[in-house]
Amino acid sequence: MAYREIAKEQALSLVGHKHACHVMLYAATDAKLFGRIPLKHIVLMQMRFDGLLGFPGGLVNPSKESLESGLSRELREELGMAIDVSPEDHFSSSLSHSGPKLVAHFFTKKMTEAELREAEAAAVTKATDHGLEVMGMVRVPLFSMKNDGGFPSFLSHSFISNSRSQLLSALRVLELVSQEDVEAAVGKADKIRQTKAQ
Ligand SMILES: O=c1[nH]cnc2c1ncn2[C@@H]1O[C@H](COP(=O)(O)OP(=O)(O)O)[C@@H](O)[C@H]1O
Repeated sequence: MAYREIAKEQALSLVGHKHACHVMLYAATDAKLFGRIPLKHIVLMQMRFDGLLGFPGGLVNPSKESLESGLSRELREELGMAIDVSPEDHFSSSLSHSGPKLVAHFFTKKMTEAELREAEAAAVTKATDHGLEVMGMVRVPLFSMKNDGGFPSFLSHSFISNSRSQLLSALRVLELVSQEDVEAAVGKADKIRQTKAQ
C-alpha cells in the first residue's frame, strides 16, 4: 500500500477514513554487544500474529477518543502497562492512496532504559495480547556487521503496512542512525531480498 505524508489536523478532518496509531518506543543505552560494539540506542518493534514486524498500537476512533488516549489504550493491551503518549510525541501522519481508506499516525517516545526494560517484561507477563495478537517485542539491531548481519538483515524481513518507512524516517530524523548508515543498510537489505527471491 502506498502512503503520502499529511498534516495531522488535515488527516483528522477526513471523512470515512480509519485511523491507526503506532509508536516507536526507544531509549539510550551504554550496553555493548560482545563487550565491544556500543549499541547506543534500544528501539522496540514487535512480531505480530501474522508473522510481520510492526510497531505496538492499533486502530483508534477519533470521534470517541483522542489519538493519544486511543494509542495508550492499545499499548496497555499489547505491553501490559500504562504508557502515556502525548501530542508532542507525534512524528508523522500518512494517508494511504491505494487500498482501504486509512491514515497511519506515528508517534515516537523516548524512555529511560529501565522504563523500556519494564515495558518489555510487562509485555510478556501482563499483556492480554501476548501470544495472541502479539508474539513478542523485538529490539531492532541498529548495527551492521560482516556478511550483512544486524540492521541490513533485519530490514530484509517482512513488515506490516508502512512500518518499515516509519522506522527508517524516525531513525534518520531522531539521529539514532546516521543517514549514511541507513542508506547503506537499505541497499544491502534490497540485495538480500533479491537473493532470497531467486
Ligand atoms: O506498525 C505499524 N505501522 C503502520 N501501520 C500499521 C502498523 N501495524 C499495523 N498497521 C496497520 O494499522 C491498521 C490496524 O492494525 P493493527 O493490527 O495494529 O490494529 P488492530 O489491532 O486495532 O486491528 C491495519 O491497517 C494495519 O495494516
